[in-house]
Amino acid sequence: AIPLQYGAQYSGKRTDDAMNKWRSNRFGQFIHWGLYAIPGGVWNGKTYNYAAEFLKASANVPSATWDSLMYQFNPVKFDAKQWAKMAKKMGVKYMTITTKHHEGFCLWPSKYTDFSVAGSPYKKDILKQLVEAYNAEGIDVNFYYSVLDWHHPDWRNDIKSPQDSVAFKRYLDFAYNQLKELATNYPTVKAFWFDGTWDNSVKKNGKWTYEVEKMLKEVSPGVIVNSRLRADDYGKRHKDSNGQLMGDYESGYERRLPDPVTDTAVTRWDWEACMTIPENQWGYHKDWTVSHVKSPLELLEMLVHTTSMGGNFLLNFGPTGNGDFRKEELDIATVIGNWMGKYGDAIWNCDYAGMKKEDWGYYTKKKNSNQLNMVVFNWPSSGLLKVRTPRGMVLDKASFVDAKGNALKVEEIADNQYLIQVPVKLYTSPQVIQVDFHQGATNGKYQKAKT
Ligand SMILES: COc1ccc([C@H]2[C@H](O)[C@H](O)[C@H](C)N2C)cc1
Repeated sequence: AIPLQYGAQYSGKRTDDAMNKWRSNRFGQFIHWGLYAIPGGVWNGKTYNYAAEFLKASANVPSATWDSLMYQFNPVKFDAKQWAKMAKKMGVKYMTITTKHHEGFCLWPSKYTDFSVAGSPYKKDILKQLVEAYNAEGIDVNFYYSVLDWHHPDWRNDIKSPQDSVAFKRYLDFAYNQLKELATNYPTVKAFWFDGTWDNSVKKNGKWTYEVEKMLKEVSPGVIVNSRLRADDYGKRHKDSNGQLMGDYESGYERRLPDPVTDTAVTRWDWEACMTIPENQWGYHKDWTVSHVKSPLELLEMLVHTTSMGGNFLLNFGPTGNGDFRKEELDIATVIGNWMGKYGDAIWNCDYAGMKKEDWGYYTKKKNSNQLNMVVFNWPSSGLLKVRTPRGMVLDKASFVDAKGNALKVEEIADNQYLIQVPVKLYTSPQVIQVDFHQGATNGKYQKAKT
């Protein structure tokens, strides 16, 4: 192994209470909210199709012009309690909010900059209201923080001169102080989601990323940090020069999921996928006709897919400049919430079942139980659900989770191969079948193949 000072600090999954809770949450709400929500992807009457939170760059808006959006920030419809109630109904157990995105505007009255809610007509601390409202609903709150900062004069994309070094050192001190301020002033925050760390300037400061993680865990014991923060001694990110994951979970899955057949390695570490409802919009965009908008069931399948591979699914919402949500997002929250209200037990505190992927859908397994969930998206016209079990796993009985009394026929047709008989019907949402199993030798009921 290559000796590293700023590489991975440990290997394997954390098993402390804080991480176990993070893992059991499974389903989270991402919220991207900032000045970019005011123009919503439109500048001087022109619609820019690229991600709305990048409009400053897409429309080449001068910094002074963009930053003056602060004087328009006054979300009169913002109601943290209402947001939290919607999230509760949707079935999320955590929410991750952009404290500061690349534009540099802070949703809290930071004492290290004037470019925050304190300088806007709105004035109040948005983070404080959100943390209190979501925590009151029993939902954990995590903070997204962009190291990349287009507003701060000392930000540098790279270090090409001694002057760059001096300036960027000032910037890193500023960011360190803001992060300490966030961890200190909002002590119930459970995790930090770092972004904007791909530039050479950050990659050349692996030590700073190590010190930020250390500081956060001193200020807020048990706090969780994603892999996007860290760069090692050689500027390697996410995994260090020895291939070891840095931070507490892998957060490289942005708008994509690991393949259930070829990428099962991810089940060995903690990870989270973040997902947009349109093709690529994190901040509010006025015109969602410019790309495919995922349906509730498409997103629900991604949530189940993620849980089935031992990951967390962070679904993004982009509130408007006024502080309310668009209809598509409200509808998605309702439909997914209805399903979670009935079948959330197949998601929360569930994990990878260690079984081969089948065509009909996904397995999840309740932690510390002999309870296997089959979440069926593709209902078989044969009425038969194929199940291949690992050696030593024997299926005992199966039933629809909402009809425990009616046992389904479970037929063992070969070594570790079963067929579960189900009615042939067209369902309009995924069905959950619960299977009880035990560890032991196959009971050999099937007819031995004639050799
Ligand atoms: C250059 O490609 C990028 C850069 C940053 C992003 C940001 C998005 O604005 C959003 O915050 C997402 C989580 N993040 C990776 C997305 C694509």
